[in-house]
Amino acid sequence: MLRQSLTVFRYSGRAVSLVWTTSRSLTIFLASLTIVAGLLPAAISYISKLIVDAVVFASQVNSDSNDFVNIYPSLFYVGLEAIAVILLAGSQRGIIICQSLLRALMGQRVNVLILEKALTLDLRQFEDSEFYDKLTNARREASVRPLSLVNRTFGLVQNALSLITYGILLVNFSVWAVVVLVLAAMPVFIAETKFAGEAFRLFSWRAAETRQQHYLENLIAREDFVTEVKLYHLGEMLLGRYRSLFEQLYGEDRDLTLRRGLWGYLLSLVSTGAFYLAYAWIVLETVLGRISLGDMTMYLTVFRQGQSTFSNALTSIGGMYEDNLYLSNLYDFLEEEVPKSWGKATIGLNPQDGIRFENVSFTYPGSSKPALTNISLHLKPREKLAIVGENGSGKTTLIKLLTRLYTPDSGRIFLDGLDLQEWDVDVLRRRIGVIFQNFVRYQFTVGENIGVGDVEHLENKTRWQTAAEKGMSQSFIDQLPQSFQTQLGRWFKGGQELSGGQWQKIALSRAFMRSQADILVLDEPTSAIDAQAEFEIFNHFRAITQNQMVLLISHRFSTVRMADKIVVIENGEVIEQGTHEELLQLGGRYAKLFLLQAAGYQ
Ligand SMILES: Nc1ncnc2c1ncn2[C@@H]1O[C@H](COP(=O)(O)OP(=O)(O)OP(=O)(O)O)[C@@H](O)[C@H]1O
Repeated sequence: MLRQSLTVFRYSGRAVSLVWTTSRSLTIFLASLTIVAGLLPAAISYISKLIVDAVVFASQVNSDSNDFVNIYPSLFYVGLEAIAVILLAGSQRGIIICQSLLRALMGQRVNVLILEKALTLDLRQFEDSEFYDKLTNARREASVRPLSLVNRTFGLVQNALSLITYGILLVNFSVWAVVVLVLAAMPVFIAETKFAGEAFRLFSWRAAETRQQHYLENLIAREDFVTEVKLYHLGEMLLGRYRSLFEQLYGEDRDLTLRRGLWGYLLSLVSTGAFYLAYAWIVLETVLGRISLGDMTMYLTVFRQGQSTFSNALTSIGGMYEDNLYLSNLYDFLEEEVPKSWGKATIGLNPQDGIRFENVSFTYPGSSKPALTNISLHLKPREKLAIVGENGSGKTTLIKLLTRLYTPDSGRIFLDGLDLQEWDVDVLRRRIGVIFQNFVRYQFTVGENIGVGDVEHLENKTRWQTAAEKGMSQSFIDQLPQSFQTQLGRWFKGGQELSGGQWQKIALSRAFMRSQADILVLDEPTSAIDAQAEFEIFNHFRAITQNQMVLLISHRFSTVRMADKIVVIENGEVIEQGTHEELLQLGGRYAKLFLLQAAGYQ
């Protein structure tokens, strides 16, 4: 149990090195002040003993000889104590200042570490709820915990120095007094660490519930959800769930808090009892004249302050244990294995080969049913491919594999005759302009919303313009109050909200922003766009994508039919492949769906 309790120091070293690399000067300053603040209390107690002894001595001499010469030593010691007290207060204040400065620096440092790590993670990891809990926990607590651990480590050093110096003073009285006091403190120490461990386990277990709570808060308080929440009268139900989650969590919290408080109090009685026994012993020794009055005053202060220093140390240790556990969570996250992409190739073997899927199969992690089975298809440079299929047939998954967001379980995908895995992933992604169904509506300006399509040209106004023209967003952008400089979304001051179709045109322009990309992937790019605009986009489509391979997913056959090649996917398998005419002649699934949609327009 003691060994388990000693794990309390496991992460102290890492936390201190984190604070050291954050600011060396502040760390050195903090360490020096800690030593001063640790040593001074005992010195002050010792000086107070000297004062009392000097006073007693002086009063004895005075009463013997009616002479006042011996007043000076007492006054000198009083002055000395005043100086020590001033220094102590100064060092304590200095420690507080250092801690405040470090709090800001460390918070930022750890948050940046977490965010940098998040940038290296795979989509697969974000979709894993257990992993997501880890990330949430790390973000929620860990930015304050490292500093807290550092503060407590330094606090403990300070307390330990005080206790050791108190101990040295006390050893003169009796070694046994020191031994008894140390032993009496052990039960509280062990109980503290045990309950801190329990608190942490509670915290980790309930990461899922806490996330649910955050989600419910978002649903109720975020502008994107407010319309449905109001119109469907979801407010009461959501709030009800929020409350019941809290009650469940509160029940566990209350239980632990009560047990921790009660045991903490009962066990601290043991050490208080020991303290007061020793106290009585000292009083007795003084009365018997074995120690001086000054000694007694010193021991008295040593005892009083020793006890409070000791209880501070215990609180530090309990807290450190918690901090350690939280930090283990942070380091778990930071050390989460990120699959290294080993591909280095920047050019393919045969640029005329384009994109080729060979018997590609893929099942999402945690899913029992394959999303894609034995997919084979070939798209040559400048060709346009449309992918058609029911909801959930695997179209988007195919795109995710092509963009290397996921890796096939079997089979291979080639670009320019080279396996995708061998490509340098950055080079590969630079070649692809993509718009997903759930594209992001950045709360940035219009220009930036388009510019993010090619971050190297984020602020390039000429490019914005060209991309906007291709994506059919130019005309409504011109009508916005500040054109490309208009802030979009409602989150920030002066933000302008767009309609669904207008947002989609922005997203489409974003894909065209990547003018160097020779692969354009459009997942339902026109689902919200009006018929006129769609007609115009696709009239120009060939011209504006002349040098690009296009993979287009759409449920609109007016769009699909313009492709050079159409692939029909059902339940993750390619069931038909050919041109529009070929597939119509085939009279299979495509023909059926096409005629069904056409009939709807007649
Ligand atoms: N991240 C995911 N994790 C697990 N399963 C997924 C995930 N995304 C999709 N799926 C499953 O994989 C299958 C294929 O989904 P996919 O998104 O590729 O369909 P889709 O053809 O693009 O559908 P839609 O026309 O509705 O966009 C579906 O059965 C879906 O439930």
